[in-house]
Amino acid sequence: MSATILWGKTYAKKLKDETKEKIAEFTEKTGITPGLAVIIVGEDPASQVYVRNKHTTCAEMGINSQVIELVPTISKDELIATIENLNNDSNIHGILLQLPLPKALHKYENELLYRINPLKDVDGFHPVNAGRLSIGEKCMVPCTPLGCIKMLELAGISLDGKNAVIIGRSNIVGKPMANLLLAKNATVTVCHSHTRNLQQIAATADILVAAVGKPNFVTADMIKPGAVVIDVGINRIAPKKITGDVDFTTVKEKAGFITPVPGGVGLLTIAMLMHNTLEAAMLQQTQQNR
Ligand SMILES: Nc1nc2c(c(=O)[nH]1)N[C@@H](CN(C=O)c1ccc(C(=O)N[C@@H](CCC(=O)O)C(=O)O)cc1)CN2
Repeated sequence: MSATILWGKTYAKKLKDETKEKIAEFTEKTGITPGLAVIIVGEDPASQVYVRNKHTTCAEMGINSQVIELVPTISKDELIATIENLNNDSNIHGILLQLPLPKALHKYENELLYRINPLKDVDGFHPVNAGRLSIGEKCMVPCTPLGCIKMLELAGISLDGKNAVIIGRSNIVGKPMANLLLAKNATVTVCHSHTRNLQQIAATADILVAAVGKPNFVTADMIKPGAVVIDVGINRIAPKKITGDVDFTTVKEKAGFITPVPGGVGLLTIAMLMHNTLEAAMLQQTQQNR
């Protein structure tokens, strides 16, 4: 039997509706409108679309959004100054540096991300937030892995005691995903480019998360019958065509649940950014009143 497809649109709408209601309550109670600043450097066409979508979604949700477009030749120091200004701006509760950065700034990516005040780090990429996540403390959680967990929760898929295998160990998806699954009492294995017997390990997974960045990397022989397969891959195979890390056509015949690409967990990324922006505003408001 073919797997149940977990469509991102349904879950993203539910999560955005919930957050929108909470934002209205927060603004009504405090008089504060949450503010998000998104910095985009250069003209990567996909990033431009994502940033535009973030801006539009903010407007729909009752969040003030500021998009800061910078030329690809900007220096590291100018970029740091921009981040510091936003750190000091009390109307801005969330700051996001859109990735990828232009080639010349690649080597400064972490240094730049770590300049964002952890309280305003709506991406959850700052070491303070990554560290807090790893010890189970309240923190900003990276949007895509958070979206995966919320989707599983809403779909009624229990994680307690399940074998979860993550393929990919990035700081943005693989590692936070591992910590989130651990917090839900799953038994977690993280596979990467040096893993031996990856196919056999993947085939033990009740929950398989593919975040490897290679089109069709996960094939049907890696799937335990009935497994939940979450595809986090966004591989651009033509200017306007993306595909995931999972060979959807064959894997869906063996899995119990599967997320498509496009149309799967990617759609929850922006919904979770809205959620994190509200969380950041609430946190900063509480700290101010102390
Ligand atoms: N600072 C950050 N940079 C990037 C992040 C991030 O979380 N923080 N994630 C991605 C880009 N991204 C948001 O920024 C993002 C990716 C994908 C989607 C999405 O809606 N995907 C859809 C359709 C995608 C398409 O057709 O291109 C899907 O998967 O169905 C939203 C946001 C990298 N940079």
